[in-house]
Amino acid sequence: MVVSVTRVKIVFTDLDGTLTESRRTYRIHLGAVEAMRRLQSLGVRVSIVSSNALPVVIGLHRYLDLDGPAIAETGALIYSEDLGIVELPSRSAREAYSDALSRFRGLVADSWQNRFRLYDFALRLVDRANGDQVYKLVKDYVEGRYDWVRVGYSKYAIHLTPRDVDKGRAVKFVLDRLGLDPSEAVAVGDSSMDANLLKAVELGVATGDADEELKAVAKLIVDEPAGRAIVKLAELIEGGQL
Ligand SMILES: O=C(O)COP(=O)(O)O
Ligand SMILES: [Mg+2]
Repeated sequence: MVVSVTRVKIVFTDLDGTLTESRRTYRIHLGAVEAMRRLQSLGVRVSIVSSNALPVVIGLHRYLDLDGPAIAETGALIYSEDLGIVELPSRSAREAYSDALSRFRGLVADSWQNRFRLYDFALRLVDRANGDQVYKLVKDYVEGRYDWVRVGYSKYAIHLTPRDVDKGRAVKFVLDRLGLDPSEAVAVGDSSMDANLLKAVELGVATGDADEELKAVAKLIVDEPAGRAIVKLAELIEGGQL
């Protein structure tokens, strides 16, 4: 599908399942790292937009030398040298996380990152094979009791997120602060939690092995899985083929 993207000025990329070698690993795809470096050498900024905790995302920005703002906790927190740490939510999902962790212990487990989170909290699956069923159980329980909390599933973890934030709202905040238009931005993701991320820009891209719900809102589906999709996307941008 040809999309009228003016010159691309920033790429917003999800992390787990998008920059990794596959959707079942945390291993970063080294080709994706090279691709981001090439994009930055062309003047295209790169931002990671992840449900991971802020220290994780800032750490990756530092050591991969990424020059866009770091967006963490499913859009709740933003960091750059110029912005400092921006906190977007009006309320934390902490209470709902503590309740769900104790109620579903055995089906879910705590994440070490939760010690370093403020608003969005993660529950790890004890058995990923029943991930969808456990996600539905947690979602029905939490959303039935905490109307300010939304439950999502990245296929890496179940996330309890304040309803007044998502990755798309954080991207719009960053575009506004950088003085960029959505038509100058590309966003890439792999899970249903990235739908608002893709909708926040003119060219929303899904990886080839992304969730069907995400492919349904993508303007472009790159026919490569996970990190290889970033490599392919960078080639399209470098070749002016978007
Ligand atoms: O932290 C997760 O569960 C997934 O992280 P992601 O948003 O980078 O895919
Ligand atoms: Mg992901």
